[in-house]
This record gives sequence, C-alpha cells and structure tokens, in this order.
Amino acid sequence: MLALNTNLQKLISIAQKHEKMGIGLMSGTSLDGLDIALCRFTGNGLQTKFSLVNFITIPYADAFKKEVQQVFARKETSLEKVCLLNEYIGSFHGELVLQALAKWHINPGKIDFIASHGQTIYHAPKRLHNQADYPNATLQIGDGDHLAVKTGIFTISDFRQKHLAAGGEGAPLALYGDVLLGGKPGEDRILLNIGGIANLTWLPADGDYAGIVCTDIGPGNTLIDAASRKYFDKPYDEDSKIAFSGSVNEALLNTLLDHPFFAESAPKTTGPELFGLNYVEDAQKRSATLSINNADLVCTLSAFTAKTITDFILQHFKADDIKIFASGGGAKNSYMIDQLKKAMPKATIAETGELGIDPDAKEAILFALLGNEALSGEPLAIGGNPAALMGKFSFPL
Ligand SMILES: Nc1ncnc2c1ncn2[C@@H]1O[C@H](COP(=O)(O)OP(=O)(O)OP(=O)(O)O)[C@@H](O)[C@H]1O
Ligand SMILES: CC(=O)N[C@H]1[C@@H]2OC[C@@H](O2)[C@@H](O)[C@@H]1O[C@H](C)C(=O)O
Repeated sequence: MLALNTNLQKLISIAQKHEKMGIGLMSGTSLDGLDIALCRFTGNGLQTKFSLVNFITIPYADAFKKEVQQVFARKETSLEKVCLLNEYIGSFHGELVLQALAKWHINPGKIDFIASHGQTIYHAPKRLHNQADYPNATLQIGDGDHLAVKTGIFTISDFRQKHLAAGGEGAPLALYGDVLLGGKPGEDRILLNIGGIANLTWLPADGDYAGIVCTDIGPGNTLIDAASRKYFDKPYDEDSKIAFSGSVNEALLNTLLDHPFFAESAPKTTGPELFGLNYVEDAQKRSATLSINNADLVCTLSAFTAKTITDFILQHFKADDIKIFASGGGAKNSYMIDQLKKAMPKATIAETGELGIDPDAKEAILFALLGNEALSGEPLAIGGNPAALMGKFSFPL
C-alpha cells in the first residue's frame, strides 16, 4: 500500500488534534469589510468548546467595494470581472489574514485551519429564479486555493454548495453553530442576526431538534444602507440618526410589506437580488410616494425592516417572555431595536455577547465552527435541514 502524501498526513494529524486553532472569515452582504475571528476549539458536535482568541474587522476600501458592486446581486454583469474577482478576493483575503496575524504577533504556523465563507455575489434559490429546470443556486467567490497558498494555512471554503447539493437553499448556515453554541435546555431562545439580510434561529426550550427553525426573514440593513448611500452619500445610517430625523410613511410601509416572500413558510432564503433599491422604487410607484423626502424614506425602510422581523416572530413563536439575542451590525441600529421592543414589550432583547459570542464576530465564529466540524465532526440532522458536513479542502502546496 502506498503511503499517504504529505498533505493528507498533515490533514489527518490536524483533524485528530484535541485542540485546534481555526480562523473564520466572513465577508457579508453589507460589503463593509472582512471579519476575521481566531478561535480555539476543543471537541466537536455537541461537545464543542470554543473561545474567541482574537477578532478584527478589516474595512474594505471604497475602490474595492465599487469593484465588487459591479457584479454583486446583478442579474447581468461582466463575466470577466467575476472571473478576475474570484482569484483576486481569494488572494486579498489571504493577505488580510496575514496582516491580522502580524498585528496579533501570531505565527501563521500556529494556525491549524482557515474556514472561509468568501463573498456572496449572487443568491438564487428557486423561489427567486423561478426556472423549473434549475435547482437552488448560490455563488460565493474568493478561491480557497489562493488563501491556502498565500498564507501557508490549510483552508476550508465554499461551504454553501454542499448544503445545496443535500437539498437546502445554501443558507442560512448559522443553524449549525447556533444549535451547538446558543441553545439552553429549559429556555426558549431566538438568535437574531441583523446583517445585510436578517435571519434567526429559534431554539425551543425542550431542546427537540425537530422543532428548531432557522431561516432568513427579509431585509436587514441592506435597504437602509442602499438608501443612505444613494441619498445621503453615507455607507449606512450611523446610530439611526437619519431614521430618527424622519417619519414613517404608512402608505409606502404597507406597500413594502406586500410581497409573497413574507408569507412563504420557513425555512426560506433571500438576498439583495430581491430586496434592493428597485424593490423600493417599485413600491414607491405603487403607493404614489415617489416624492417623499429622503429622511422619511430611510425612516420608512427602517420601520419596514423592523416590522418584518417582529411580524415573523409574533406569527411563529410565543413572544411573551421570549429571550432574543441579537447580533450583526443591525443590532446597533437603535431605531430598529426600539421598534422591536415596542412591538414585543414582554420579550427580553439582549446581544449574543451575553452567551459568550461577540455579536460582531458571530458569523465569522460560525464559519470557524463549520471548519472544525468539517475536520472532525459528523453530519448533524436538525429538523428538515440537510445533515451534511460542508466545505472544500485546499492545501498550501
Ligand atoms: N452604529 C451603527 N448604527 C446603525 N447601523 C449600523 C451601525 N454599525 C453597523 N451598522 C449596520 O450594520 C451593517 C454591517 O452589518 P454586518 O457586518 O452584520 O453585515 P454583513 O455581515 O455584511 O451581513 P450578512 O449577515 O447579511 O452577510 C452596516 O452596513 C450598517 O447597516
Ligand atoms: C447567500 C448568503 O450569503 N446568505 C447570507 C446572507 O446574510 C444573512 C443571510 O443572508 C444568511 O442567509 C446568509 O449568511 C449567514 C451567515 C448564514 O448562512 O447563516
């Protein structure tokens, strides 16, 4: 019998280590920057113990954002640009990992693996593309081989494809980490992430995996960010200053809420492909509100986003004394959090920090955890979600 080659030998020795140092990378739909979470793991599955050793978000320069925006969530774009960005982002993310490690005075040789989400550029579940002969689809770019070669660190990437292949929509993958890190027997909990798109995981008190729900809800910050960019030349509505300066236009709000996605049963996924400025302009036309002022528009979009979240929670779970743990940049949007508190006065709304999960780092931690599972876990069956180990392996050489 031939011996295993060096890559496979090394991979097996990493998989068998009791304690692993893994870096999770998340570049979300908000395109604000690369989240880098260095985690220490012991065990796997329900025995997983993790600690966050270091975390940084390295903001993207405007020039880079503009490049990605040329292809992001666009039905038609330059295929050449997609091809170039796939390589560029892999290599660029590798450089950012090296920068973070240098800042933390950590030798790359001490890291066992990188788990990289990549950059979503198009998300097309069947419910969106509506083409009977095509399956659910999603595309993340930033090739893992570039990360592995640039950093010398074994890399796991492209997690969403296995989820699709096993029957899912490719998202939300938060489910697996939320269940392993966020559940508490005897307590109904919602882990709510308000990123570009808002999603949640419902963890019932009885701990029954069949009752767990993890789904996208609708827009998170994406519409507020887009309107802030277009009408105020600001990347987002910092501390909700614009929303607080405007008022809600009820006609527009009701028209925005009038979309079949909100009535579809969970789990379901969406993205800026549907919830973009075109969606808003169309609703403005339908409600004859094209001439409302810009602050009222941002305020109405913030109210819309908050209402889709509260409507979903109130319709699906008993929200009386429920505990909600929020994460993502939208948890800092005080206008939206105020709306959530008003609509669900008996619920407790805290941040995932109370669970020992830094709310800004949460998604990057979840990908590090998926990497840990890919190495030493077993597929986890939760409700009707695909039981699959996700991620593709890339070796430095
Ligand atoms: N102080 C603040 N006030 C209001 N909004 C904020 C604040 N800080 C961050 N945000 C919002 O959070 C966004 C970034 O959120 P986050 O990093 O969670 O998104 P993401 O990871 O790209 O999203 P996704 O989970 O959809 O992939 C910003 O674009 C902004 O809308
Ligand atoms: C296709 C894609 O990138 N989806 C993201 C996006 O951002 C939030 C929401 O939409 C979620 O479904 C998902 O990310 C998180 C990390 C997830 O998979 O759980």
